[in-house]
Amino acid sequence: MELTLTGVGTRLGGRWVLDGIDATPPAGHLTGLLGPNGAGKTTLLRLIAGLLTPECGAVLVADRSADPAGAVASGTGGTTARPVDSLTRRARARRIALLEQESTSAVPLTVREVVALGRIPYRTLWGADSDDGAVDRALGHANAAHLADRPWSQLSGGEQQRVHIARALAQEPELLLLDEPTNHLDVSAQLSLLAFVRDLGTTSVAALHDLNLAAAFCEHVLVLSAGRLAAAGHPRDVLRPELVREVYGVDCDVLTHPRTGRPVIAFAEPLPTTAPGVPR
Ligand SMILES: Nc1ncnc2c1ncn2[C@@H]1O[C@H](COP(=O)(O)OP(=O)(O)OP(=O)(O)O)[C@@H](O)[C@H]1O
Repeated sequence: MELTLTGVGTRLGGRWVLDGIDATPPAGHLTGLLGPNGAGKTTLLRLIAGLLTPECGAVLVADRSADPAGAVASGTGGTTARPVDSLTRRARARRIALLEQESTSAVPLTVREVVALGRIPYRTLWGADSDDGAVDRALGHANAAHLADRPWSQLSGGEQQRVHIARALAQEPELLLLDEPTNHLDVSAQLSLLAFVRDLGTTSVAALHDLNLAAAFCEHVLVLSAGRLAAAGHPRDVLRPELVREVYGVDCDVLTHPRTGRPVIAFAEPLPTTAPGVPR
């Protein structure tokens, strides 16, 4: 799925929290959405998912489907683009998966039942899943197959996170949106999750706090600062010491990974005048 953001802005609680966001995350690749606490990452993911409607600008999605009805703009190569919030709820549920930051489920379900929630948009009128292998595949990809029959409420934070990831994968979306997906995961699970998403071939956008994970796995990064886009591009071009200093108020050196050639950010000290997390 192709995704284009043009001049996207919105207010929450009467305050502009995003403004003038223009971005084109590359189709079929993983884009990292970066920025300090409160920069607007979650809000932008919710706008992209169509859960919020922008007050200005538009979030456009495009594919090569044969039905251009309602399309408002032409994309490249015969694609048609339309505002994401013009898709029906069912179409959005089939095509876009959003893994929210602190997803919780108070209901007494097993892990398999939680993951099967991701299949609801594919159920027939009689409640049958059109692909009864999808839940098991998703559990396997999220390294959660061994948890399938456990009660959801008894899992550790990292295990619950894997199950939420499995639920998003079970949707088999064309656009995968992940809000801090590595939260609670151990280092091995963080690396395997991002490598898996990178290799999916699905257009994916993941809000990440770990700049080194973004540098290692993302094809493209968008850096938000106080609701505006501070930089966009390949991590090698964007994650420079000046940018990290300007956006995060932290001194660092950027090295080159001896095996992958990717940037590695070696942090030094926070700059003395910076209050952590406060957009400047
Ligand atoms: N419902 C709301 N009403 C008013 N303001 C809100 C609401 N939700 C978020 N905000 C504000 O919008 C701004 C952006 O919040 P958002 O959650 O998008 O940031 P974020 O980059 O995801 O932060 P974090 O890294 O801490 O998760 C913040 O200043 C936040 O306080």
